[in-house]
Amino acid sequence: MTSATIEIRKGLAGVVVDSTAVSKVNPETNSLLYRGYPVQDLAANCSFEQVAYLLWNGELPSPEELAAFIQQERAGRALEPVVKQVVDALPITAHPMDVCRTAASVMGACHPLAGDSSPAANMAKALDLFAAMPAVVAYDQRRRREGRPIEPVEPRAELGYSANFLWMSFGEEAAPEVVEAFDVSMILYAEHSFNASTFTGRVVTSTLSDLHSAVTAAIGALKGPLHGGANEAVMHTFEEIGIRSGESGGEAAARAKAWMEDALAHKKKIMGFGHRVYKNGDSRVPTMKAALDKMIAHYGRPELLGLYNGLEQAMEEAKAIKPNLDYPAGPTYHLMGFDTEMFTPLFVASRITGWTAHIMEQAAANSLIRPLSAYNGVEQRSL
Ligand SMILES: CC(=O)SCCNC(=O)CCNC(=O)[C@H](O)C(C)(C)COP(=O)(O)OP(=O)(O)OC[C@H]1O[C@@H](n2cnc3c(N)ncnc32)[C@H](O)[C@@H]1OP(=O)(O)O
Ligand SMILES: O=C([O-])CC(=O)C(=O)O
Repeated sequence: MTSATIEIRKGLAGVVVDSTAVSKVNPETNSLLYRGYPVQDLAANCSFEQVAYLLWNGELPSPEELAAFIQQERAGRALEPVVKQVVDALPITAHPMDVCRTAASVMGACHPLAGDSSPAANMAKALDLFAAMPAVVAYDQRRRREGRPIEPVEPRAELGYSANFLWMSFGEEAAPEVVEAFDVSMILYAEHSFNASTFTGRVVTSTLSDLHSAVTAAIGALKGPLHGGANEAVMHTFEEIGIRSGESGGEAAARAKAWMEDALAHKKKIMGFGHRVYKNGDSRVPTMKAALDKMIAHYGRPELLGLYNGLEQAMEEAKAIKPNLDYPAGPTYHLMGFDTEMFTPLFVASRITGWTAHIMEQAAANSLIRPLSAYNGVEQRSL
């Protein structure tokens, strides 16, 4: 094969690299299935704990299985002293995604099953990460707000995953509708086939490295604004346009439209819009937008809906590019009270489930991932 005949698919666009039974993304029907179940049905009828169990085990849990699973999750929620020590050593100028990445790495180094990559050990490690990451994210936000190491808010075993996450983040119990919207976001963020971070996790796993190394690498891949970092970037756009509490939706929409027209005229890429696979809209957006609408009503903030609609309409008119999941998720987390830079760590807490399901799938039917490249440097020459 000469270099002239090699077809290069930049960004692996359109390349099928392996099969997976974890989820199916179908851009033609605008649908997303987790283990065969439509994600919007799971969001309407299941808890995030049930969905995590489904992603790992292939089936929804029976009541007995769920009870045992919940017990394990609740037992692993506290911020481990060694993790707190390392987080406290990191400057608050470090991005919270760097904190998440470091925490995942520390949890791997200190895990009692470090060195054991058997299926049972991997399942235990996945559950431990899933249970423990909320405490890291919640604590990191609180220490940043205080500007110094503090005592974490202890988890509460009588609360479900999402209610407890919000409790540890804010030190007060969230309203049931807020818990519900947060749980929906966790379910929608959980899994999305061979996206960049999941693929990163699979590449690391393919070398027979360990689960925590794969998750640590996946967190690094998620951080970028072309991927998970977009939910944070969406909020920066809103902030740049200006959030004016009390402004009418119509006025906010007009300002947002003008901002978008100007940004597109300057050839800017607008985070929260577009998708590598979905070209006609992200399957998860209607469900997340419904959750955002509920939060806008709950907090009485119509100006945010105005900004949301104005940007979406202007993008549709100019380029017909649709929003992705990060677009409604960003303002939803803002309304709940999270600081903007914590949004992508929230994505991490959810996606740990999908990443580890893929890591276990890769490990069970492994082949080293090692593609080829076409050389385009200088031809061989003499010294
Ligand atoms: C949970 C998630 O990770 S979802 C994705 C989150 N990421 C973002 O929101 C970042 C913003 N979006 C983007 O950068 C892109 O849409 C991606 C990276 C997600 C997908 O991109 P690709 O499939 O590689 O498409 P690509 O970037 O080549 O875009 C195709 C065309 O649409 C334009 N386009 C795509 N997305 C956007 C956008 N958000 N703003 C402006 N223009 C855009 C590109 O400029 C390009 O135009 P051109 O053909 O005139 O050069
Ligand atoms: O699938 C992708 O490329 C990105 C995405 O939406 C996700 O990871 O949720």
